[in-house]
Amino acid sequence: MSDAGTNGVAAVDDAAAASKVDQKAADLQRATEAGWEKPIPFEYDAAPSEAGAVDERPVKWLSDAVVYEWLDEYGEIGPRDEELEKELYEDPDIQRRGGDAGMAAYQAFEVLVQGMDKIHPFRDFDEAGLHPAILENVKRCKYDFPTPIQAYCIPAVLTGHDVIGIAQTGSGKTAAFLLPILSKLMGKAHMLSAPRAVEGGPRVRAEPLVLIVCPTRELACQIFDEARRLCYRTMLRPCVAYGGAPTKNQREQLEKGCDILVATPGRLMDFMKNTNLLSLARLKFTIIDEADELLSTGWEETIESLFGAGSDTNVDADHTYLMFSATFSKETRKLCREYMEEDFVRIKVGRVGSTHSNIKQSIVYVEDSQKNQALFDLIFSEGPQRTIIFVNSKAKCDIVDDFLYNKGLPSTSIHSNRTQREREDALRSFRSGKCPLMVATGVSARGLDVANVKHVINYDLPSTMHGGITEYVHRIGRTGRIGNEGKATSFYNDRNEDVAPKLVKLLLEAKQEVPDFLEMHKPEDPANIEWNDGTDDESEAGDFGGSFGGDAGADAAFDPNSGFGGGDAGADAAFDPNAGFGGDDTDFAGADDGGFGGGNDDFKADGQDGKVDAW
Ligand SMILES: Nc1ncnc2c1ncn2[C@@H]1O[C@H](COP(=O)(O)OP(=O)(O)OP(=O)(O)O)[C@@H](O)[C@H]1O
Repeated sequence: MSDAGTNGVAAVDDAAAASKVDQKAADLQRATEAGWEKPIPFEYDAAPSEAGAVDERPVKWLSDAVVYEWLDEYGEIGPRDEELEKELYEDPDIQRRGGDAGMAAYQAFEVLVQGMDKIHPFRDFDEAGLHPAILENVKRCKYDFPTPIQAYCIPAVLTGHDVIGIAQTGSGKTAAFLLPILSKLMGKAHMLSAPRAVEGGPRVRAEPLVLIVCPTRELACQIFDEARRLCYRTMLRPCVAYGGAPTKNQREQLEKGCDILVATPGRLMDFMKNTNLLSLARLKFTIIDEADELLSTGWEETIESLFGAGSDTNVDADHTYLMFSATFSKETRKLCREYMEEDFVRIKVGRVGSTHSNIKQSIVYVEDSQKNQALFDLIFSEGPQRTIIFVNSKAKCDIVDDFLYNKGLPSTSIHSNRTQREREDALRSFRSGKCPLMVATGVSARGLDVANVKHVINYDLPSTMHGGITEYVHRIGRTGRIGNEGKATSFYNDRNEDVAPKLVKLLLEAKQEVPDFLEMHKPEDPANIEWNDGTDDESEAGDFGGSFGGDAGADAAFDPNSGFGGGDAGADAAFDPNAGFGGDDTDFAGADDGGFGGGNDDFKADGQDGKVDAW
């Protein structure tokens, strides 16, 4: 090429670069005028660039968060620590419940309680029979009244039952299991509590009484935070163990003593190998949060090695197992049963996998090639607000984050290829509002509890391969939590047809608008939606729900006017020891399969179903 030619190309390049800079400045100005904070560049230079290199920058890992330091001379309740109180209960970024109207949305759901013993729900935390120290902490958290899952789960655990708890996203499942456990332990704290290291003394082996296992690191830290709040001024000491962060810090915390251990499976298994560091021989409670994820394919082996032969886990009858999730597949329920005592209680708020009306769901038709523009327009039409944008791949996560950043928007992103430090940094900036836009893969779909998330955008709808409708429920559940209102917008195109029928049913069930382009997926009788997806169908042999006789019988016995626990009279009447619980013979199966048997004389007909009728 001649010089003239080369110069010509260079001139075009310069012009293109200049126009890009102009465009960027214009975008930034537009975003600033719309009220968005300036984007914060990620400090790539400060982070080590080589794989495996140690990041020397000072960092406060979430596992290092301060817990109440107990001294032996305290009686049953330690003195106040005002500094810690501020951190635990007054942080402006703590999630607060929505108004009474928002909270009432959960009330629209029937609560189905199945089990041999009757559970008496409570209406007011003052009547829940909680230990005074724990009740004080409930008040400090500003939990004015229980959510339905709490109203039933707390008494079930206090009366010594194993529990499977299924309730909508953001309905307070964490406190539903922590509160009764901590309360029970408080009565015996002095007798039971784990060995504790004294200042300057030798380190101890962690021998927790409570183990909470959950699938993601961020969720583990969040549960740890809730435990820090609820254990305040007590001798119960929570710790957290999760992958990605240095083991040293977490080990040091465990060596100070640990009563409540929150952990992700991988790091837990690593620590369990070091028997001088951790023993599960004294465990009294095991909780599997997001149980359907943890008990699903891919995790069974890990869970098996935690509780099966080879581990030192206490498997005596005094060990209580609790499993929680917002969604539960039939296969998962079968696995759950392996760990549960026969008199376990199953508490189900609404249909398994249902969503509540506090989340306004919309589906918009957008071709893949138009998604960036559609996202940009949507974000601008809404104005500045905390928003999570879900995509289906890590690469897409980076691309969409870059796109928003280059458009002058304060975005961050999180996915599993990021270092743990980057993940914690991203979440911190999102929580604090520095970066109110967060692009995420499914890694953040479950459990994440960030205050004021007003909008969830499914840039990609989760295809069946990416968890399908179950993942959709968890994703949109990042907004509209604990009685707050939120919006969920999903980009849909023909590639998403695999999830369309269930998506439409979900929209109809939650009384949301079904767009024209999804009309053809409407069920024949929209007023009577049949799910047939294994999440709620209790009728098959071998499934413990089936052994109870199925929802049909139990729901039929439910009397919405009888209030708390109402309907058990009906349930009792419907019970036939030879036919199973609930009175629907055709639904009953399992007398001979080792489940709760209809023909089993030991099976007491004292199950119940009821409804929380007031907040
Ligand atoms: N009774 C209550 N009143 C007010 N706020 C509450 C109450 N119980 C729990 N919360 C708060 O509600 C938020 C959601 O609770 P949590 O994370 O336990 O929900 P979840 O049901 O586990 O949701 P997910 O299924 O998405 O994991 C938390 O910030 C928690 O502190």
